[in-house]
Amino acid sequence: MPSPVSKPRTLYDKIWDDHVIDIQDDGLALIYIDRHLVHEVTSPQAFEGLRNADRAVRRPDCTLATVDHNVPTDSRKNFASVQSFISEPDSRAQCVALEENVKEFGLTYFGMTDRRQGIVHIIGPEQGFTLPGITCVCGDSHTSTHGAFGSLAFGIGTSEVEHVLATQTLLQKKAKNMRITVDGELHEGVTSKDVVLHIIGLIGTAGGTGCVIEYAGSVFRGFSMEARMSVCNMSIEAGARAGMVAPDDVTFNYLRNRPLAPKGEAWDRALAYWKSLKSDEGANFDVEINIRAEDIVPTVTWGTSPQDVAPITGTVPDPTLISDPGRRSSVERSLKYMGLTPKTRIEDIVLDKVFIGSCTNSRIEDLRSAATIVLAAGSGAKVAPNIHAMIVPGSGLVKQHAEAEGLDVIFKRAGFDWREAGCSMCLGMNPDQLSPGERCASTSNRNFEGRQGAGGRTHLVSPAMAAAAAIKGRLTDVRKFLGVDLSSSANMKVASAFDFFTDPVLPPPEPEKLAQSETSSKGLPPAETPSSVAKFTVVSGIAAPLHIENVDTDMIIPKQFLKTLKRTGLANALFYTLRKDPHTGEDTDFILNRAPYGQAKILVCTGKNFGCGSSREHAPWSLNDFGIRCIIAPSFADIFRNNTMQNGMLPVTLSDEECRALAEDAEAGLELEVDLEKQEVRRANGKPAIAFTTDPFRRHCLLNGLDDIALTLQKVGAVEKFEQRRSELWPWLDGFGYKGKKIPVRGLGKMDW
Ligand SMILES: CC(C)[C@H](C(=O)O)[C@@H](O)C(=O)O
Ligand code: SF4
Repeated sequence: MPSPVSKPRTLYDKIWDDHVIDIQDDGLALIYIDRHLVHEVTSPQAFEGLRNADRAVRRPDCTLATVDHNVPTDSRKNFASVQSFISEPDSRAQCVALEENVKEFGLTYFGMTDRRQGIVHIIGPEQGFTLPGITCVCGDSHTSTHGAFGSLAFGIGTSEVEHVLATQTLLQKKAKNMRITVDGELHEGVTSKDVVLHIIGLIGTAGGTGCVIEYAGSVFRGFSMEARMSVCNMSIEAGARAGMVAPDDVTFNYLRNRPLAPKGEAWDRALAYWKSLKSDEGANFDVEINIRAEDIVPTVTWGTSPQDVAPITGTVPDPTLISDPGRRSSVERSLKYMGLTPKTRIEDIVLDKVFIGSCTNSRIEDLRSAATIVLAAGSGAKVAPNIHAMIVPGSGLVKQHAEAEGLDVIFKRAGFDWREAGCSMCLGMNPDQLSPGERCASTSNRNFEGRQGAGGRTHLVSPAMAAAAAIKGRLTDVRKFLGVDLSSSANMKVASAFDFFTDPVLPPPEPEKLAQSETSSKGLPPAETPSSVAKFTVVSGIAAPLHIENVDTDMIIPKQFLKTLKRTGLANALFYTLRKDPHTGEDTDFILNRAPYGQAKILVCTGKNFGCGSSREHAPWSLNDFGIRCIIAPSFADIFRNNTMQNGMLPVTLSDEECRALAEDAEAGLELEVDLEKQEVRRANGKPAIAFTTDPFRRHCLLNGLDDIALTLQKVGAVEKFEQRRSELWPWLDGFGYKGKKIPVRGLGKMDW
C-alpha cells in the first residue's frame, strides 16, 4: 500500500509499496506479482507440485509461457511436431511437458509453430505483457531485463515459480536502493552492451548484491528501450536482484499498440500512473555510482566471469602483478581455462565462432547494429574463413521484422548463418554449442567455464563488435569500421577505468546484522503449519573446503543436467566439469572426489559470491542430493541463497577469516557441527564456536520445516482484497488475452495458443 509518509521515495520504493499485501515486523513482506513468464526448463517440477497438491494456477491471465532454452534453431520448414523435431530426448521431454502443462492449467502459450515464440525475455516486452510499474517474475535470472520498463522484475527458482503459480504472490524482503548514473556523451561505436560491461567491470559481479539498481543519467535517458533492456538484462551479472530505468516517453511510445498493452481509456489511465513512476528529488539511495560516458570504450571480457573486462585497446592481465593471492589465483585459473597468455593484446585474440543472439542482444536494433558493420566493411565483405558466425533472432517476430528490412540478406550474403529463434548458443541446452577449446565472441551475458559448451571459451561483446570480429576473424575494435580516429585522448583515458588488478570498487556486503527479534517468535507462523520441506536443525559431519571466488551455478551444475523433470537424481551432476575429466570421463582429483570429502555434509567456500549467475534451483538440488546440507561462504548471490532455503538447506555467511579458519579445519579432516537453533558452528579440538545469524523468519521455517506456499495460502483473504483494489486502481493489469476477451481467472479452459 502507498506509504502515508510523504518522504521522498525511489522508483523501487514506489513499486514495492504498491505491491505489498502484508508485511511482518521483521520486514518480510508478501508481495503481489503482476506478470509471470514461464519456460520449459524451470517449470516442470513446479507444475508437478501443483498437481500433487491439487492446486490451480491462480492467475492464468497474468501468466505467459513459451519454449526457448531447448529448441533447436534449425529451419522449421518441415516442422510437424515437437516430438519429431527435437531429437534430443531430454530436451524433447521438457518441451512436451510444457505443452501438456499449459493445456492442463489453461495458460497462454507460444509454441514452436507460433511466430510469437522466442526467448522469454524478448517476447514479454514485444507483446506488451511487460508494463511499467509492475512486478514481473520468471524462473530465470535474466528477468531483470523487464526492469527497462520501470518495473520490478527479477528471477526466481522453481519452488518460487510454484509459489507464484499457486498464489500469485511471493515472500520477499526489500532490497537496498542503488543508483548508477552515467552522464555525458558516448563515443561513436560504444553501445549499451559496452556500458553495462564497463559497469560490471567497475563494481564486480557481487557489486549489486542485495540491491535493486536504478540506471539514471543522460546516457540511459538517451537510450532506446532495446538498449535499456540490454543493460537491465545484465544487472544480474552485477549481482543485483533487479535493474530498472524510470519510464518516459521512450517507454510509452514503445508500448503503444503492443498487443497486450492497455488500449483506449485504460491506456490514458495507465499513462497517468506510469508518469508518476520516477524517483523523487532527494530520495535516498544506499549506494551511488557515477560514471562518465566518455570513459567507456568498446569492451570485451578476457576471463570466465563477466567482471573480467578489458577495453578492446587493452591487453590480457598479468597475474604476477596482482598482490591479492585470492584474486591472483582466480585470474590464473581463468587464463588457463581461456588458453590466454598474460599481456597478449586483446585484438590479437583469434576466434573460431561468433554468436549474435541471446536475451541480451537479439532484438531488432541489435541485428541492425551488426548489419551496419557488415555493410560498413564493404560490399564484398565476408565472414573470415576461420569463423562460423551464427545470428539467432530473439523471437519469431524479430526474425520476421529483420527479414522485412532485408537484414537476413545482408548477413547471408556475407556468410553468416541465419537461424530460428531460441536461446541457442547462449548456454547450449540445444544443439548449438562450442566444442572443447573453441573460442567465441558472443553477444550473450555469461562467459562462465563451459557455459557455451564444455571446454568452450567465451568473450562477451556487443553485436557491433561481434560482427566486426566475424569479419576480421579475431577480436577487433569496431571503431576501425566506422572510421573513428582512435588516437584521441578519450581512448587513452579509458584504460584507467578498467583496473583489473584491484578488487571491484564496492566493499563486500556486510553479513546480516544480528536481529533483535531473533529469538522471539513474534509474528512467526505456527510450527504445526502443513509442509513438505525438510527440517534443518543441526548438521554435523565432514566439511569440504573450496577455494574458488564467484562459484557460479553453471559450475555447480552444468546445463546438460537442467533437462530433468525431477528435483532429485542430481548428485552425480554436482560440479560435474570439475569432477570429471572432459576427455576420459574419469574422476579428477577435485576435492569432492577425494576421501573423506565424498561424504561431506558441509561445504566451506573461502571465495566470495557463492552461487552467482543463473536461477537454476538444480544447484541446491544437486548439492542436497550429494549430501551437502549447509554451505558456508563469505557471501552468497541472492537467488541462490533463497533457493537453498526453499529446500531445507542452510547458507551461512561468515567473514573471510572465519571461512578460512573453517576451511583449514576441513582440510585437516576435522568435522564441523552447524547448529541453527543456537546459530553457531562448532569445531573439533576445543576450538571456540563461531556464531552466525540468520533471518528470523527463515530460521523459524527451517527449524520447523515450513513451506512457503502453505503459509501464503493462509493469507488468501488478504490476497483477494489486494486483487480487488488492484482491479479498481490498475484495471489494465487484469489480463485480457489476445482475442480481447478477459481471460477467466482460475479458469482451466483452453487459451488461444
Ligand atoms: C535455465 C535458467 C534457470 C537459466 C537462468 O536462470 O539464467 C538460464 O536462462 C541461464 O541463462 O543460465
Ligand atoms: S541468458 Fe541465455 S539461456 Fe538464459 S534466458 Fe537469456 S538467452 Fe536464454
